[in-house]
Amino acid sequence: MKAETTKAPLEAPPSDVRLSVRQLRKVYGLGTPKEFEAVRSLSFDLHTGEFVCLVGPSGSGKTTLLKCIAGLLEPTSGEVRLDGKRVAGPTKGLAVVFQEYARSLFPWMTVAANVELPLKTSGVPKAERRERVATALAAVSLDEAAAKRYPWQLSGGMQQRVAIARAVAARPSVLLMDEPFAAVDAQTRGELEDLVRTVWKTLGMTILFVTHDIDESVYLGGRVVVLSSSPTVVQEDLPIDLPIERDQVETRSSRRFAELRAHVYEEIQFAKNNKGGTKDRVAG
Ligand SMILES: Nc1ncnc2c1ncn2[C@@H]1O[C@H](COP(=O)(O)OP(=O)(O)OP(=O)(O)O)[C@@H](O)[C@H]1O
Repeated sequence: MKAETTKAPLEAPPSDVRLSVRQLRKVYGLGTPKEFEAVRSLSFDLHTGEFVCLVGPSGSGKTTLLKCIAGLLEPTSGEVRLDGKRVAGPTKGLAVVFQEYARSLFPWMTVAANVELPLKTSGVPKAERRERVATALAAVSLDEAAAKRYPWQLSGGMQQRVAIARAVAARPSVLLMDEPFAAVDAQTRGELEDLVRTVWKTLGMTILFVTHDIDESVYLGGRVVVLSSSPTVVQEDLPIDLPIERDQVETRSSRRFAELRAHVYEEIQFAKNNKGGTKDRVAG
């Protein structure tokens, strides 16, 4: 399918913007009887060092948007810029962690070899590869013994740590995560949420995290971008003013967390009940 050409030049993003999504539109089956406008017009920015969560009702186009950002799917119009450069296909500057960790790791390779592989294929010298693999594994709390094991010898939660280590070892400008913890049990999920916040802080990453879980979106990020139902627009961009140090019990039982959670919940309900609509209300 051929993408529509953007008629007017889009405004250049400010310099501390790492990722810029501008008027992104995605129509599946354009010009066919099955034409479906999944994403109408999405614009938002991710600044250097931000941790932003994206939530929306089921079918609101979260995966479509993430694939367009990652260069895995061509937008119908609009554009994505990474460090000022237009994304026109898969790029080293963007690493993606998907939900299906089991399918994303090679079972015949050790954990260390899985993490090292993308570095090898992109020509990183051996000594630097070793150092980057060790740093990435340490960042996700996997020790030397775990590094020598095979993915199938590990629990689901540990496999997802390997996938995260592989993504961060590539030192991407932005780490994209598509519902990465949806397939693990609740306790492991909490541990992985804290782990990803630690990785974000210690390695100074910029993260865009897609989730359908309202609590997770509020707990993890510094901002929550709420999507409308399809055809999708940004319904609300909500700053999360919780303390930087978060704790699964303390933070989640705080009054502010409950307020923010209730607010995002109402937004999602509004999105479900107003398909394709935008609104005038602002974040409280
Ligand atoms: N290849 C495709 N062809 C046609 N329509 C599609 C295609 N992929 C997705 N869609 C439609 O686009 C809309 C957005 O889908 P998408 O999977 O991006 O949403 P989502 O928010 O990630 O959903 P969920 O929360 O259920 O995972 C849905 O209505 C879906 O049916």
